[in-house]
Amino acid sequence: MGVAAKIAPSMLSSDFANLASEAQRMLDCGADWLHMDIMDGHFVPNLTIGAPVIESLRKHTKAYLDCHLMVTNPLDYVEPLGKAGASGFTFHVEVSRDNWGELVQRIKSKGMRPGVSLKPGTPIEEVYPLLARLMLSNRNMGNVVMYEVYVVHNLQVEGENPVEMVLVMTVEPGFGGQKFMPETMDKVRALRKKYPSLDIEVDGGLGPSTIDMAASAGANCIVAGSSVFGAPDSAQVISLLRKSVEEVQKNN
Ligand SMILES: O=C(CO)[C@H](O)[C@H](O)COP(=O)(O)O
Ligand SMILES: [Fe+2]
Repeated sequence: MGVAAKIAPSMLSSDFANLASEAQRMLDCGADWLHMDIMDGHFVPNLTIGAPVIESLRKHTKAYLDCHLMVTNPLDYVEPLGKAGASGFTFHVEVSRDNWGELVQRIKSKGMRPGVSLKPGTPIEEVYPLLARLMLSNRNMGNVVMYEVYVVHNLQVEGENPVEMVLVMTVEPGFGGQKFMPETMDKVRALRKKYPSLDIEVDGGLGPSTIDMAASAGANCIVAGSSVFGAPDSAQVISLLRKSVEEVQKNN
């Protein structure tokens, strides 16, 4: 039994002028999450939406809003996105090497689910520290108390600052409609081997012709923009993506 499949249409490919009805259409087509691409025109050469749009959309839907922050200063977005009603807050490791601990704590304190993303050229090892849980134990040895800190990987224990999802970018972030990069699958495979129950999301160029590569590597959260919105039957594509993930899991 694997980790539940989540199909998340990327609203970047929707008609932004009709965002609420486009979101409802995707949910009616079987989407689990709505993927919201937030870009600042600095971390990536494109500018999209921010907290005001999330706030407007939240008034029309109770759906899980899976926010992907392609921004240079994710910390600045935590408070506004929390207030706006974002569900997941996935920041990029490339801009959070020095403050991910604080970032994760703030995301959680605003009731959002933290995730970390990495660009195609960033090694997977960079996210491992964000998946380790710190355990503190004390041992009383007569009149001396010894404190030991353990770094525990992939155990369901109380700990500090774990992220709950890793988003492996399968294109260079910035634009929809790009070509899937198969070489990124090595990272998904390595992650799945180490963390059997982690949510692993893939984003960029996913569709009927690439889903099997991602699913067999171990991805369970699938973002798809152009392949879903560009299809004559979006529900059929969403169902096909889900079946590919479930099929691989059944055979494992
Ligand atoms: O994060 C993204 C781009 O940076 C988008 O989520 C992604 O590109 C989805 O679009 P498509 O499925 O068309 O590639
Ligand atoms: Fe995205």
